Amino acid sequence: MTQTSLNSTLHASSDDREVLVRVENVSKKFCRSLKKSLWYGVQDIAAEVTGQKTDHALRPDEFWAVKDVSFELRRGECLGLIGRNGAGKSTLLRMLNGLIKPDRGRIELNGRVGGLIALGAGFNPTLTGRENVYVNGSVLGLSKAEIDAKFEEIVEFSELEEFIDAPVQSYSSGMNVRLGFSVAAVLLKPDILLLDEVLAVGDINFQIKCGRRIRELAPHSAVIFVSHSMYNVSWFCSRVMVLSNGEILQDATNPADGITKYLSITEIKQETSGTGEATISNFQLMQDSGLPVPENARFSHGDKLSVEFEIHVKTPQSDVKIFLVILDESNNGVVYLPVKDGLGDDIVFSKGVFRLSIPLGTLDLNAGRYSFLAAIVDANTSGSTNYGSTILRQQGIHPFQVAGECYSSAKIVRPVVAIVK
Ligand SMILES: Nc1ncnc2c1ncn2[C@@H]1O[C@H](COP(=O)(O)OP(=O)(O)OP(=O)(O)O)[C@@H](O)[C@H]1O
Repeated sequence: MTQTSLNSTLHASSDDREVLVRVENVSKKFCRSLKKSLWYGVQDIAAEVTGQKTDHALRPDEFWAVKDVSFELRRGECLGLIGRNGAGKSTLLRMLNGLIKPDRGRIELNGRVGGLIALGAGFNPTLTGRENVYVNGSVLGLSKAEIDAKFEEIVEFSELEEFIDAPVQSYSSGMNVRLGFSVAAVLLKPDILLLDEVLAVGDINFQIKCGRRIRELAPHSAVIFVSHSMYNVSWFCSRVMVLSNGEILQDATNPADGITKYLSITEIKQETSGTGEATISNFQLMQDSGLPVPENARFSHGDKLSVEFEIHVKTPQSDVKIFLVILDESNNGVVYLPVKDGLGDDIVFSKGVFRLSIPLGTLDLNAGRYSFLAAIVDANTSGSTNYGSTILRQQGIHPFQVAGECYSSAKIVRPVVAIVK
């Protein structure tokens, strides 16, 4: 089943599915100063003990980490919670998991909750993996017989056979997540599954296994999945909520809309290094029409693009070559564009100012956020297998977006024609 068809299946009967998570006007504040936060904590406890009504207005150095968040999540929905660093995602998840209390609002959870949050599955570091599995299970109301029946499967899923009798404090963060995910997903079979950056840790095989298990659980549970990977979010989630400064910026039933919103609020930083003997300036990105478009403009998949910029070579003795790279949002190179003349030979620039116009054609870029990297290298030291010494390396130039439904980890989408025999 494709992601789109999975999503539409999940949406099809959205009205009659049971609400498993209800969050009403939930807010949580924190304090930037440790000293003041301790003092406020004492005041709050005193107010609670004496039955005084707490005034939730912000005191000096306090801020809302989560502010007035409301939503409902039904069985069968997988909500991707995305946002920039510090947006409040983990704080919201920690409140849902009962690790911290909201200052305002109400959270209602119907069913068994399994959570894997901030690498901590609530394990006791001095106990062994085996002991932690039993402690976790019994805290969640499972009998010894129920845990016994699932124990082998948990260990097998976590691939920790050799380490299951070692104390958890000797585990790496990846091993911790593996055991935590196995307990949450294999033992608990939760109605509500809370996952914070689980797939960011662990090797690729385990990530694939986790992903498969999340997709198996998703139709029967309500899953909240925090991630910075738009690929994973678009792959697992049937709905996407964008948080910004603790508030909901968008709650999108079409994940692609939520991801596009998130990308529009994330900044791509320019970074420049090199000797300064050559620079580039007046970089413009253009659509087929030849009209320059502003930074962060949104193109459709398949649009034809071109770029124009000036290269300024300052030092007389250095002949230089230039190449461009299109970077994705994680600054991985997606398309390598060495600058050649009409005959396919490198263009070598000597001292002077040159304006270049480069038609890029149709790049077939997948939905996502991109920017350019320009590199100017010494033509005399570069060969067929090395780039030569770097004179300028400028990345994060002219960010742009490509809109679409599919945020795959493959960055170039090129449909192919098959002959069916
Ligand atoms: N215990 C705490 N005390 C004080 N401030 C906190 C505490 N926990 C979180 N914060 C602050 O609350 C804000 C929200 O943090 P949170 O961890 O929820 O963000 P996030 O969206 O999960 O970020 P990231 O993507 O970096 O994990 C941040 O400014 C963070 O510094």
